[in-house]
Formats: sequence, structure tokens, C-alpha cells
Amino acid sequence: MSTPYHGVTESLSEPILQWTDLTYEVKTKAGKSTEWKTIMSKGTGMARAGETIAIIGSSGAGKTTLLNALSGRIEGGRLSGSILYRGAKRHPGSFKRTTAYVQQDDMMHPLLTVKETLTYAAKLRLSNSQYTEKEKLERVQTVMRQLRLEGAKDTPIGNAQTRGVSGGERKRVSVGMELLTSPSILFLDEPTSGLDSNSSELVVELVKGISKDRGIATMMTIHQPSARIFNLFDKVILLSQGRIVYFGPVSESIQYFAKIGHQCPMHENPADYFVDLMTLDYRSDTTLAQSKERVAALADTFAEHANASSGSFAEKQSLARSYGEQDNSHVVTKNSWLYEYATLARRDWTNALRNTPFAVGQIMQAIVMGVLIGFMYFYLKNDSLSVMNRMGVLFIITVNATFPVVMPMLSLYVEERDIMVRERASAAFRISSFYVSKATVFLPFALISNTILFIGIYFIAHLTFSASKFFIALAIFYCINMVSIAFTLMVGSAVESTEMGFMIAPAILTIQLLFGGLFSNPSTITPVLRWLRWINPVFHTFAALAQNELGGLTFTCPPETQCYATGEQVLKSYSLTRFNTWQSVLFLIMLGAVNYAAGYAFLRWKAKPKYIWL
Ligand SMILES: Nc1ncnc2c1ncn2[C@@H]1O[C@H](COP(=O)(O)OP(=O)(O)OP(=O)(O)O)[C@@H](O)[C@H]1O
Repeated sequence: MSTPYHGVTESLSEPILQWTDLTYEVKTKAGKSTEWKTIMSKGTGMARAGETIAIIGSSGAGKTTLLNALSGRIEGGRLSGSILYRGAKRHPGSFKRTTAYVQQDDMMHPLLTVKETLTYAAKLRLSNSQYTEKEKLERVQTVMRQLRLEGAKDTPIGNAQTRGVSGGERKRVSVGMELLTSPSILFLDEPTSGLDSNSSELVVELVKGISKDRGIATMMTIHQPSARIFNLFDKVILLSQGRIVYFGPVSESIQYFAKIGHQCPMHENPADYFVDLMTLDYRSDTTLAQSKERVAALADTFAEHANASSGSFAEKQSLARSYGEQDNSHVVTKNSWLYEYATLARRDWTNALRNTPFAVGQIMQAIVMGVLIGFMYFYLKNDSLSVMNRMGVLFIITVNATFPVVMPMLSLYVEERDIMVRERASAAFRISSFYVSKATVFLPFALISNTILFIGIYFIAHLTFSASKFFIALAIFYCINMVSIAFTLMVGSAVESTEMGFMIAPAILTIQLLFGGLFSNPSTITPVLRWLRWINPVFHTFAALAQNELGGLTFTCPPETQCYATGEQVLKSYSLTRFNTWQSVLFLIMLGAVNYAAGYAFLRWKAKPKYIWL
């Protein structure tokens, strides 16, 4: 049985998504005034279960805009018209959970293998109330089989630095991650971009097969597909200048264009022919005017044609409602916070341990710096000459828990944050579980390497050999490490990119060092800036370490010279007695907590969808 729609015949499978008069405008600057520019105009259409629809047009035609509007990913501007999901208005939460979107650039963890990537995705996205662990793994196997990934299952995803799977396999993993759940609609943004024709064809062919088998409505944007790929699609939306020039079965497209006076030559790829027809010709004013006229005529003709052959859209809507479910509340139960956290932490550990340059680099740096600094201050004596060296070594210990901790972790964090924001788009897990997992995986890494460094310096330089002083110093040192991790998470959550983080973090850390208590005496700093020490972790660490080390020490003074006789005198002259050791430790804990909390708030803000919904 078939029904006419937009002048074409089609089978009556379940309508999943319908859109009417979809118009999108953005504000643009024209001289001094701003005006609204129409990016997409009165787009109308419908996607049914099991069909694969291609959105084709030349660059700037509005393909991504249409895909984003339909998938609920439009940011900024003005979106009007109506979109119905299973015959009813969309509910952002359930729409997100029951549909899937494959981005153009595949952002995945480069060091995980194909199987691990899919397994973690299955664990995080599939609800424990609906699937056992065994069933989740079976789903991964099925998806790997359907997407022909079994041969590459143990290959890492890879990136520019690490060799990994091929471009086509990578794209299929991205698709696979989305197909682990049972989406009713699959959106793909340029899934074939950057792939050779064979890989492109395989991606489209597999996606089409799975969509048909599972009854998924699939929509993808695609740039000038080959004739073979073009013929794989069930339907095509041809877009030009934000207007629909044709929407209907691929099999009827040539006939339709021939009927309106544009016969596709025998051996030409129809997709190329249509795109050429729809592309504006900028070679001269005359060619531009002519091509604009042609495109407007094509769009007007199709609008008339669609109206004449399919009746009012209200009819289609009521038809769709009779097939679709009335309510949109496909409730997907979230997994417990602890389960999410444990899964993410395991994934983070695997990633961190496989990141050899990072893991080995941290340990090697700790050993080299520990020995080097230790010998620089080798075997401090209790004479007055050792005072300057003692202050120096304590400050360097402090510095080693700032830059060397923050900088390598910052780039790792920003990279993973961006992957997380993507994963969150399909409501895969909570932000808090991601954040706590990062904090708890980064901290031991910093502590293990910095403990090596600390022990090296402490014993080679011969700081006070007393168990209580050693362990108090270590505890203070752990506190500044904790603050540095929190600072990394805060900056990493707030900045747009790693580059921006690499500008902001060193600037703040340098200020902290300048006001850290060694380079200038806190009591002589202008009152306008003196308050900075209250919120300066470097100052509190240095002051606490100095009080712990120097408290109770006495120095031998050569006869007839003036020098410090006791550690207390040193602390006083350096103005490091404003807070006692425990007050400084308390400040460090508070600063760590504030940084953690601010980082979490920034991350929530960053991951918060700013999309316009219809
Ligand atoms: N927020 C915006 N502000 C200004 N112009 C915009 C905005 N969003 C989209 N556009 C413009 O709208 C047009 C359509 O953009 P869109 O990204 O949808 O095109 P596309 O067909 O996907 O192109 P491509 O194939 O090159 O990615 C382009 O000319 C683009 O520059």
C-alpha cells in the first residue's frame, strides 16, 4: 500500500519525525545596523521508520542547519515552524535519549581499542535495569558484527600521534557507539567526509542496512555522493540557499527533474548534476543573477508541486498521529552514580596508564628533579649559611607541586572534557561522576611521582630528620598537590581550549609564586596587594613548610658575625608567622575545595546545552 506525499509514492511505515515550515534566521551585521538573515526557509518533510534520507546540497546550502534543527542542536538565532516526534511535541530529555547523533569529527579516546570504546559506551549508555553486563557485551558483539569491526576490535582508535584504526573503521565505531542503544532516529553529519569512495560506500551501506533492519529513521548530510552511494539512499532532500528543491525517493528524482525541464544526461552522476543545478555561479554578475533565478524557480516549483500533490500538512500530521505514539516519555533509567563513577574511573585509569609519555614522563621528571634539587642543596648543616638554602629548597619543593602538576594534566583534561561534552549530548552519564573520576585519577598520579621527588629532595638535602617533621611536611606537600589538581580542573573547565589554558594557568601560577613569600617579604608588600597571600596556595605551603622545618632549629653562628640563631628568628624576619602551620593547611584545604567547586560549576555551565527547541 502506498500514499502520495510530496508528489512521490512511499510505503506506509511509521512516521517518526515531521517538520513543517522550518525557518532559521541569524542576526548579521550590515554596516552599523543588524539584520536577520534567513539560513533555512520553510522546510517541510517527514522521516519514517527504516528509511535512510540524504540531505544534499552545495557548501553553505543549509544541510547542517537542517540536520541540527531536526536533531535539536541549533544554537543561537531564531528557529520557527514545528517539529513533531512520533506525532507530538518533542521533549528534550527523552528526544535526546531515544535519538542519536554522529558528529562529523569523531572524538573518542585514542588509546582505547575498538572493543573497549564500544564496551565503555555500552556500560555507560545502557541502563542496568534493562540490561545485564552480559547482555551489554552481547550488544557490543552484535554492533561490531553488523558494522564489520570484528577484524579491528583490538586495534586502538588512535589519533595524530598514535597509529590506530582506518578512517572508515573510526567512523563505523562512532556510528556503533550510537547504535548500542536503540535509537529511533539516527542523525549523521557528513559521515563520509575524508573517506575514500569504498569506505564511504561501506559506511552508507551498513548504516542503511541496520536502519532498515531495526526500523530506524536515518538522516545524513552528505557532500556530492558518488552515483553508487546516491542510489543507496531511500530518499533525498536537495537543498539550495536554505530552500528545499526536491524531497522524495531517489528513484523518482531524475524523473522529477526531467519533468520540470532538467534532464540528467545519461552517464552523469545524478547527484553531481543536481548539485550543479543548485549551485550559484559567482563567475560574473550575470551568471550569479541567472543562477539565483534558476535556484529560486526550482524551489518555487517544488513547493507548488508538493502542495498540489500531497494535500495540507494538517492531514499528514493527523495521519502521522494515527501511527505514532502519543506520548514521548520513553523513560530510560539512569545508572547509579557509583556505577557511572566506577566505569569512568576504570576508563580513566586505563587511559592514563596507556599514555606512556604522560605516565613515564611524570615518574622520570620526579626522579631527575628529586636528585638534581637534592644535590643542589646537598647535606644542609645547621649553620647560618644553611638558612638561605633551607628557604630555597622549601620554596622549590612548593614550586614542584604547581607547574609540573598543572601543565601536563591541563591538556589531558581539556581533551577529555571535550569528549565528555560530546558523550553528554546523548545523556550518557552525569557530569559529577565524570568530574570526580578525573579528580580521583589525576590525584594519585601527581602524588606517586611527587612523593618520589619529595623523598629524594628531603633526604639528599638533609632536611630535619625527624619522623614527625617529615610526615607533616609530606602532608603539607600533598595538600598543595591537591590544590594544584583542583586548580587544573577549574582552569580546564573554564577555558575554551588547551591553548587558552596554557596562557591563563601559567599567568596565575606565576603570580602565586611572586607573592609566595620568598621573592618579597609579605610585610613590605603594598596593602593593596598584601591580601593576595590569603588566597595564595604557594604562600600557605611555603609558610607551613618553613614553620615545620625551622621551628625549634638552632644555628651555629661564626664568632663575631651577626646571624640567625634560631629558626623562629628566620620565620619572623621572613614574615611567615601570620598563620601557624595548621591554619595554613586549613587554608590549603579550603582553597582546594573552592577550586574543585568552581571547576565543577564551570563544567556544568560548559556542558549545559544551549540549544533552541521547537
Ligand atoms: N550562526 C550563523 N551566523 C551566520 N551565518 C550562519 C550561521 N549559521 C550558519 N550560517 C550560514 O548559513 C549557511 C548554511 O550553513 P550550513 O552549515 O548549514 O551549510 P552546509 O550546507 O552544511 O555547508 P557545508 O557543506 O559547507 O558544511 C552558510 O552560508 C553559513 O555561513
